Amino acid sequence: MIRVAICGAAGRMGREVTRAVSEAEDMQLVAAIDLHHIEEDVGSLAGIALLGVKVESDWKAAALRARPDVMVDFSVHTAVLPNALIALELGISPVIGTTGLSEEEVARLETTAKERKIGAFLAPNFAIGAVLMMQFAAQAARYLPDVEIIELHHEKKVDAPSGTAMLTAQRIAEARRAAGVHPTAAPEGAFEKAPGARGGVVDGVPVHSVRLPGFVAHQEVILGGVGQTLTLRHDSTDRRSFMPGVLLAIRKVRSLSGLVVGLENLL
Ligand SMILES: NC(=O)C1=CN([C@@H]2O[C@H](COP(=O)(O)OP(=O)(O)OC[C@H]3O[C@@H](n4cnc5c(N)ncnc54)[C@H](O)[C@@H]3O)[C@@H](O)[C@H]2O)C=CC1
Ligand SMILES: O=C(O)C1=N[C@H](C(=O)O)C[C@H](O)C1
Repeated sequence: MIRVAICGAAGRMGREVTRAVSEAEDMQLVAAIDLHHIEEDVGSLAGIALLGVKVESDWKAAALRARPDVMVDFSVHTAVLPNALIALELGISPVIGTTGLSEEEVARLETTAKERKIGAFLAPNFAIGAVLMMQFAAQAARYLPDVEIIELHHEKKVDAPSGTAMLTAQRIAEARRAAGVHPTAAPEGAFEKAPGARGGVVDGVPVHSVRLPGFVAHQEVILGGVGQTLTLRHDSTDRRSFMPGVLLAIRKVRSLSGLVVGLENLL
């Protein structure tokens, strides 16, 4: 049995992960951490039969008591580094889905996991369709280097651009560099009458973030060429789309050497 703790257990993703872990035959939920709903039972939050696991607010105290093998984090960008450092300090492998980390924070995780010789895993998107979309986008950008990304999420999402859009842009930029191709330069005199109208630029790729009720998690990558466009689109219409990837990461993280980023590396 893999002993699992969940940070952010009362959130939208945390409740879904609670359900998935509790239904997995090879996993046991041993701790649920969140700053909210601390009086409630995590089973009732996730809408499943009571698990007898109370939601706690102190991750380190919970970890020392429950001794999990793996800590899954779907909290907020400000909490994830401290949470993961506590995990690594105690020999617990972190599986991180939280987005919005800075490059410096990811580098700190990488160094600490390597120093402590503990497997750690981070993925901005655990849905297989999104992983394939990123790979197809990178493949296509070798031949169609003019690319823009539109990501659309629910109105409660705090970070923009999404972690998925950030990684997609990085993969596109790497593919362009490897192929020695460049996007078309903006025409002379181009200007933004409304600042931000052309999106935020990530590694040379314009990214447009839409936040509206009604969306869950969606992304379009549009590539343009002379007389043609190619549109790649992925839609997560239900947070269950992320669960097979999260369970796979929980099963594999302890066998990794240091920090691994991206679900494609576990498939
Ligand atoms: N990698 C992936 O496939 C996916 C990643 N995400 C990311 O997961 C994160 C969470 O998303 P949602 O569940 O929608 O957010 P949410 O706001 O519904 O849940 C976050 C939870 O974390 C809790 N929290 C805040 N600080 C905490 C701390 N220090 N320790 C423990 N818990 C703490 C909050 O009280 C809240 O209940 C976001 O960064 C989002 O971008 C979301 C969906 C898929
Ligand atoms: O906040 C979300 O909901 C999601 N966040 C991740 C991201 O930032 O890419 C993954 C998915 O898009 C859902």
